[in-house]
Amino acid sequence: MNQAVQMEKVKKKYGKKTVLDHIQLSVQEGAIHGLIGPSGAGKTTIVKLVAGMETPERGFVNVFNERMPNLQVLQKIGFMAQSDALYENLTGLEHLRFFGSLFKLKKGEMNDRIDYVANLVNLTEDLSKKVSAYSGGMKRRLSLAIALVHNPNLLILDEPTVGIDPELKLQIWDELFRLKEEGRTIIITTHVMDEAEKCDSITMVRNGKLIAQGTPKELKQVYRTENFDRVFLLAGRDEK
Ligand SMILES: Nc1ncnc2c1ncn2[C@@H]1O[C@H](COP(=O)(O)OP(=O)(O)OP(=O)(O)O)[C@@H](O)[C@H]1O
Repeated sequence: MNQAVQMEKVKKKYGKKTVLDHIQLSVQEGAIHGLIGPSGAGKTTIVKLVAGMETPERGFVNVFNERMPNLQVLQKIGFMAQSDALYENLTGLEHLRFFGSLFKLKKGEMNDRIDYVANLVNLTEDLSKKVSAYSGGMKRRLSLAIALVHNPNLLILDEPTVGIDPELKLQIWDELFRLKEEGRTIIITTHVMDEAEKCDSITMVRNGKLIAQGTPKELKQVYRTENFDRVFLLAGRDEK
């Protein structure tokens, strides 16, 4: 199987502060990869580097074998940021059309995709409302729909299920599994260990450094525990 994402010895600084050091990451096409770590660990910085929104001081990031940042590859990526970058005065539908046109979707395809993603995130009935009238959870759902509108090969989700109710959370995970079956690649950041366990492979980060990598099963074996919270605690202890 081909590699969708490769990070080699990546170092990232903001000003004088090193926020990532020696980060290695390899994600196979068609895999769901989880990035786990406490607040400030560097998860968002890693996904921004993958999406080409930041560049490393050292090392490199390849997506679909192209060095990032790369405009062509960007067309194949769907990115859902942690804070919703939405326009309060536009409706949900206007957002989806705007982003669909940025990705150069043709009219027929655009309408089909908008129907599909709106239904997926339960926003069909609310598409004609302005975002200023949306709740926090609705904004999150619209952000997810936007990330999916152009049917990306690589989907990057930064804490997508925060503020989402349990039923929709399960629906979102069903969709992630379906996308995986189609051969699409997903990178997801989370604090929640039950989500981590649903991933094919995991990278644990702390203070900008890798503390563990592997499948959920491998990590539980290495740290001799069935409890994923404990895996994380024990991996963090090794780092000190
Ligand atoms: N634009 C920026 N300028 C300066 N420092 C930044 C910037 N973005 C992030 N940082 C710092 O980089 C470190 C890693 O932040 P990052 O957002 O990647 O962590 P995170 O693991 O995603 O955290 P959280 O789970 O809270 O979102 C933090 O110390 C943060 O303060």
